[in-house]
Amino acid sequence: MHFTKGHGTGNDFVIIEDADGELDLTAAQVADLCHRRFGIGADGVLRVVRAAKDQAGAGMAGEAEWFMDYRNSDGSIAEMCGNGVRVFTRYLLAAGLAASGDSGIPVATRAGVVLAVAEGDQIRVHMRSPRVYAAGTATTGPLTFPGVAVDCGNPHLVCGLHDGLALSSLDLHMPPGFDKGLFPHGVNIEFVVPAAPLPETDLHVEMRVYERGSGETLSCGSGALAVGAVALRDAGLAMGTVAVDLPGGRLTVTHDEEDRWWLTGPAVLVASGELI
Ligand SMILES: N[C@@H](CCC[C@H](N)C(=O)O)C(=O)O
Repeated sequence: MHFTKGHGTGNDFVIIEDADGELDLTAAQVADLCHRRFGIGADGVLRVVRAAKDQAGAGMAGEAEWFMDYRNSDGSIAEMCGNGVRVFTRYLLAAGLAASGDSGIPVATRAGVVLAVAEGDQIRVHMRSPRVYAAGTATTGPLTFPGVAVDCGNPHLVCGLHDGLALSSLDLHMPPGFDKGLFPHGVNIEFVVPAAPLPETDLHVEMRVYERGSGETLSCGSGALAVGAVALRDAGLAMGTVAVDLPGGRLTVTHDEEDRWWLTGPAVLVASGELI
C-alpha cells in the first residue's frame, strides 16, 4: 500500500489514497500506522476517497468530489480536523486530483463540506462556524481550569490559564480531566495565554492542546478555530483576525465581514513510500 506523510504546523498525518473506497481501514490498522516506534508515526490518518464511494461522504458527493476520512492515532473517528483538511488539500493538489482555482476546492468531512484555498505555502479553509455554547472545566493534576465549550463540528474546551501560570508548566503527559456529562464523546482541550500584540493581527494568543484520540499534539486547527472564536468574543470583536501560536507554528483565524470563519496556515508533504 502506498502512503504519503504530511503535516500542518507539526500536526502530522499518514495519507492513504483510496479513491474508489476499496479499503476497510480498521481502528487497529490506523493505530499501527500511527505508532511512532512500530509504525510510520502520526497524529492521525487521512484516507482520500471519492465522496460518492464512501458511506459517510455519499450525501455530499454533489458538493465535493473528495471526502476526508479522518482517524485519530488511537483509531477513533473524528468529525473534523482543520489541519487535516489543509494537508488533505495539499495532497489533492500534488497528486493531480484537484486543481487550484479562485473558487477553492470543496472537501467533504463528517462535519460537512469546507472550502480550501491554496495560496503559496499556505492553505486557508473556510471552516464551519464555531459555536461557543457552555461553561466547563478541565483538570490537570491538582489544577482546575475554567473553560468554555466550543463546537467546531468536533468538540473543544478552551481554557484560559490563570494566575500567571505558564503554558510550559502544564503536564500534558496524562489526559486532562473534563466533565463527561458535557462531553459524552470526549473533547479536545486547549490551554491558552495572551501573547504580545502583533502589527498584522487584531489579537495574538499562544496555546497548547490535548487532543481526543491523539494526546498532546504540536498543533490542532479546529482547536485554533475554537480558541480564535473565544478570543474574539472575549475581546468584544464581532470580526477580526487572531494569530494562534502553537508548539508547531502559527495558525491564523479570521472571522470576516461576510460571517465566514477562515483557518490559515502552512501544509507540507514530506515523504511517500510503500507499506510492507
Ligand atoms: N488535529 C485536528 C483535530 C483532530 C480530531 C480531534 N482529535 C478529535 O477527536 O476531535 C485539527 O487540526 O483540527
